[in-house]
Amino acid sequence: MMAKAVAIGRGVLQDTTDGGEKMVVWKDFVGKVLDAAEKCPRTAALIHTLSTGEEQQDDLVVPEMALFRQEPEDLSLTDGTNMVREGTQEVLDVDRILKVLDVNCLTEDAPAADVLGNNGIVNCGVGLWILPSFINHSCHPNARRTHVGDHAIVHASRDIKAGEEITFPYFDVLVPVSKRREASRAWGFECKCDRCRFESEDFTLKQEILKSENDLVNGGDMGALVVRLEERMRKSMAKERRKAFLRASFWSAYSAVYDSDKLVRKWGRRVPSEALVAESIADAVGGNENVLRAMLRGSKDANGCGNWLEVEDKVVRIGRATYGKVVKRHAMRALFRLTLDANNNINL
Ligand SMILES: C[S@@+](CC[C@H](N)C(=O)[O-])C[C@H]1O[C@@H](n2cnc3c(N)ncnc32)[C@H](O)[C@@H]1O
Repeated sequence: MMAKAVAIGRGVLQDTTDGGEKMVVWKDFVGKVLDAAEKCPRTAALIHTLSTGEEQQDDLVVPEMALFRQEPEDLSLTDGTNMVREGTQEVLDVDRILKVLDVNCLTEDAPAADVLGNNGIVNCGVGLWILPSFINHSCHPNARRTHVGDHAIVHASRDIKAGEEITFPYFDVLVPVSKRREASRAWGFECKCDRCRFESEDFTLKQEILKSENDLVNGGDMGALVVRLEERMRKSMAKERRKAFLRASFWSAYSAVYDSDKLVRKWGRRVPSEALVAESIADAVGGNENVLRAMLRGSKDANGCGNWLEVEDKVVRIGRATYGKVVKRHAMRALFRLTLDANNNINL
């Protein structure tokens, strides 16, 4: 189920600055969902399986998997089994549906929508996809989604071990632990992923993180912050994954250094290269546009030296982790171009 806000040229909706566009789309979308739930008991029952965000996770019942199968014989489930009848009665509670939508709706991400949408038309869709709605958050996520038309394609954003839970980042995870904690509280839960645990369990590391977070807020020389973190990791012989977690948390400090020729010159090799940090973060928290941009920028020098082929594999690997393997090479190139801002354009 999906609704689109379509902006063509100067737009069809009068004013986007006051959130008017969003409200119109949302109202239209909610109407569609309620209508679909009323007309189809199966849809109603499916919506009923979703969380309202108010339950304790342990109290949520595991839904009947037959409900998710598409085979025609399963459609008989909509004709009078207790499960569906019970479900139907409850989900037609509009208040409940509104809460479910609040917690489970997804919006298309802009770069993918730009490339994969229709020529020149900017699609900004909001939709409810039942199975992806079961995917929990982690600050060490392993999946992302790409939207193609009305389909939400969930794909791996890094290597996933057998038996590992599939997780999305619900919010920006390239920020320190305190900011992530705020964001997960706004969602109504406390994130206890392995990255959050690592960053809050060890006393001395916690102190170091606190100090670095203060430095980040107060500004100053971000090179000094990065060098201190790298030194600490070197001294404690931190494993690659843990290094990547910290680099991801202080990503804004690293990128402030890479953005400044002066800081790069000042701190030289004491700051690891942008491409190396991007690769390390992507292995741990998955590909995303920020990491991809860093990888592309970090590879710029190599490109100048004619070594582009050597780094292309890495760039494509992170590109696939960001946009999914289903994205064809030419679309990937277009996405790369969009990912880079005009000043950093390289010859792709
Ligand atoms: C889109 S739903 C995800 C599926 C949900 N866990 C379920 O069983 O239906 C979002 C809700 O799941 C819960 N949730 C998601 N990630 C979580 C996490 N890392 N820790 C605890 N609760 C989480 C929160 O209640 C959140 O509002």
